[in-house]
Amino acid sequence: MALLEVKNLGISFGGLRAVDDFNVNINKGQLYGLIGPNGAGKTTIFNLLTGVYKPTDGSIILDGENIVGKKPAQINMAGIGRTFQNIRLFKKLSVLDNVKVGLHNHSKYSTLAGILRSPSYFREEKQMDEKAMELLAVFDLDKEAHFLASNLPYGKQRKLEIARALATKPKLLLLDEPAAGMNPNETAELMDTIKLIRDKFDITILLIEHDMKLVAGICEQITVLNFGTELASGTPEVVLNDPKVITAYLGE
Ligand SMILES: Nc1ncnc2c1ncn2[C@@H]1O[C@H](COP(=O)(O)OP(=O)(O)OP(=O)(O)O)[C@@H](O)[C@H]1O
Repeated sequence: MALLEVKNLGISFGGLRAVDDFNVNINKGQLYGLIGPNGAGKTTIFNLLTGVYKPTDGSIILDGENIVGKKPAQINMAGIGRTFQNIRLFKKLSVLDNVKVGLHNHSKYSTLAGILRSPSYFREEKQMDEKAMELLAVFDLDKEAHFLASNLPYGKQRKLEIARALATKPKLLLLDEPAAGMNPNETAELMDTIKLIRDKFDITILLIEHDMKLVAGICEQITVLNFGTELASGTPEVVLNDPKVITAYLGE
């Protein structure tokens, strides 16, 4: 069954049709890639899926629920987590606290319990510390838990952003150019991490990426976007060898 069903999605900015008649079905557990030249509309699709933009047309069904019109926080609660093209960590918070911000989305204690520092507050904070440390260990970041996020090297900041998104317990994780700015070793490590989290957390992943080695290496299905519309869809082997994709995107 499809976890995400997007039908006839479209958005216009003034006279610009940034996304037009976009359709995709992503099955539970799939690792799906969205690629295309600069300005093709990829990030706009992420912004539509996460409620940052409201579509002009179309529907977005997540696990049977239409999420069009919901606010970004409601969509996060419904099960979509994301990372950004440009890292957006809380740089003045510790590595641990960045993950705890994500966990707080599902915390149960009341504001009053927090103000009064009640036993339930301390109990849940302790559980959150433990959960955050477990998540950090998956990304090999547990030793840096008390560092300021801004003091981590670039590759680790990218991993921390993924850990924070995972802390919100998404069904669908959207990764916007996770390998941007990484060296080949960091990218290879990231590919293993992405596969690991899909399996370990039993989630579905949709990623935007320009690094074709990463896309071909880990995505099971891809859609190529060009000028806001779908150019091709299918397995990486088929799509990346499609002459119209090579002409439009790879320029070779
Ligand atoms: N808020 C906005 N207002 C006006 N135009 C926008 C807005 N957001 C995106 N666009 C335009 O929509 C088009 C698609 O942009 P988008 O950022 O989605 O492309 P992209 O495929 O993610 O590109 P890149 O690979 O460079 O990140 C571009 O022409 C962009 O200028």
